[in-house]
Formats: sequence, structure tokens, C-alpha cells
Amino acid sequence: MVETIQASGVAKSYGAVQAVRELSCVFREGETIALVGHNGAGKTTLIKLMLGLVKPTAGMVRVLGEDPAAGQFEARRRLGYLPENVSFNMALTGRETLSFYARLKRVPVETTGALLERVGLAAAADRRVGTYSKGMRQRLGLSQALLGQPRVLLLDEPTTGLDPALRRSFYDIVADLRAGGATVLLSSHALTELEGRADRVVIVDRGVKIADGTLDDLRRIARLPTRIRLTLTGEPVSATDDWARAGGWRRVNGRQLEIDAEPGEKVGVLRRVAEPGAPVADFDVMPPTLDELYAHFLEARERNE
Ligand SMILES: Nc1ncnc2c1ncn2[C@@H]1O[C@H](COP(=O)(O)OP(=O)(O)OP(=O)(O)O)[C@@H](O)[C@H]1O
Repeated sequence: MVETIQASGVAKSYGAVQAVRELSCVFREGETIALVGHNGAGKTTLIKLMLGLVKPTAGMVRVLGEDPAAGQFEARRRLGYLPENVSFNMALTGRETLSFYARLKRVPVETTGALLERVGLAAAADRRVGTYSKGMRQRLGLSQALLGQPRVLLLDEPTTGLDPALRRSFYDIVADLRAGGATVLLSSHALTELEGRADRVVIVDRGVKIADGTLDDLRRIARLPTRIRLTLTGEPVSATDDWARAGGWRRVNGRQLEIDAEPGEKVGVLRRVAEPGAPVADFDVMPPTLDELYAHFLEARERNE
């Protein structure tokens, strides 16, 4: 797969604050990457380095083969950016706003109608942005980022302010972009919704990349236990007590038991669950969530400091 973004030992300091430290990564066509980290971890700074809005203090960044901080950054036209806080001229309509950005980006203004349709703003296109809800403004921001069929999309907290239905339609758009070969970098705090939607997760903490991989990679590295939850057959609690105790299960309620199985124990636990005579009506296997992995990697870094 073609590499679209390369960062090598990139650093950015604001005075004494080291916002990004010696960070290296390579992103490719068709990849959707979640960039996660606490407030102030350096996510926005990293995005700004990729946009050429700030210059690295050390190291290098290449986007679509070019240096974004160089004066002539032609690749900018193939780059879409949704800032964390979108602000528009409230007196313009949605259509006028998008046409303005289209001219700035030298994209045919005729393409804006289809984009407004795509983000669900066609009916409100001729209303002033001042009358838009937060979610509508966010969608207008997204349509602006989608101008000119970008090869790389940098989206800073894109789903903030969107209700669950709009979030879903946002991720449908992201899936289309990925299918079309775009690289999509999403910075977000909404870890739960990123599961199954991002191909890869990059965790940053105080400017340092502390984890980078698919969710499965991170699970393998973290070796966190998998939670297995059983629903018991309708027998009296006392009848299942011995079985539960022998297997190390804890009781969640009268009908359910739970265990945190280490990676090496999982298969053995499930074998016992499936044994003839086991008082089990149903079971759920819950691998560590991105939330749990995130906490794990941050704690591991704290411990090693
Ligand atoms: N223009 C600036 N001048 C001085 N310090 C800055 C500037 N921009 C960012 N910083 C500092 O750099 C660090 C990283 O900030 P950044 O905005 O990149 O974090 P973030 O991960 O995007 O945070 P959030 O999740 O809150 O948006 C913070 O300590 C921040 O205060």
C-alpha cells in the first residue's frame, strides 16, 4: 500500500512545552487511524505538523511526498482538514460557505451541491449558518474537509456534537473514503465508538507515541484478561455454588457468573463451560475494550517512568 504520511523523529516545542517528542509513524492509503490521548497529549499539534500549520522543531514530516512546512505545499489541495472547533461566518448560508472554501481550494463550485447532500445538509443549504445547530455546523465542517476528494483526511474530534444517528452516518462516510483509498486520521476521545471503525490505533501521551497497532495487536501486547460472563440454567443458586467456586467464578447476580480469564486460560475456561452437565444456559466473551487498553498503556508508561 502506498504511504501517504511519514513522520520521522518529529518534535515540536512551544517554549518549554514539548508538545510532540521524537514521534515516528507511517500511514498508508486506505487506512483509518484513531489518534487517541488525554487532553494536551499532542494530537492537535501532530495534525498541525501534517498540515504545515506549525514547523517541526526537529525531525521530518512528509504528506503525499511533500514537506507540509515548505512554502509550496501543492499536496495541500489533496488534504482535507476538520479542525477541533469549526467556526464559520454566521451571516453566510451553508451553500455560500462551502462555495467560499471550494474557491479557496480551487475545487469546482458545482461539486458543492453533492457534498451538502452527502452530509445531509441539502435541505438547509440556503439557510444562514447562524441558524444551524452544533451538529449541522459540524457537518458543514466535514463537507468542507471533503472538498476535492482528498487523499488524506485529518479530522480533529469529528464527532463532537453529533447525536448517535449522525455519528453513524459520519462513520458511513469514513467507510466510503477508506474504500476509495483515502487515509483518514481521526483524533478522538470517544474510544468506544472507534472500536471496529478504525483499522489502527495510535496512543500518544505527553507528546510520545506509546502504542501503535490494530486493536488485536494492542490486545496481544497488553495481554489483558478477557471477561467471560455466564448465564446459568434456572437451577437454585445453591446447586451451582460448588461448580462456580471450583472454577473461580464470581457471582454477578442470581443468574450470572463472571471470570477474567488470562490469555492462556481462555480455551480451558470455555472447555469447562461447554462440558456436559455444566449449569450454563448462555455465555458472552468480552475481549478488552479500547478504553481498557488505553488505560493499560497509560498506566504501563507511568510505571516505567
Ligand atoms: N500555540 C501554543 N502555544 C503554547 N503551547 C501550546 C500551543 N499549542 C499547544 N500547546 C501545548 O502543547 C501541548 C499539546 O497540545 P495539543 O493541543 O496538541 O494537545 P491535544 O492532544 O490536541 O489536546 P486536546 O485533546 O485537549 O485537544 C499542550 O500542553 C498545550 O498546552
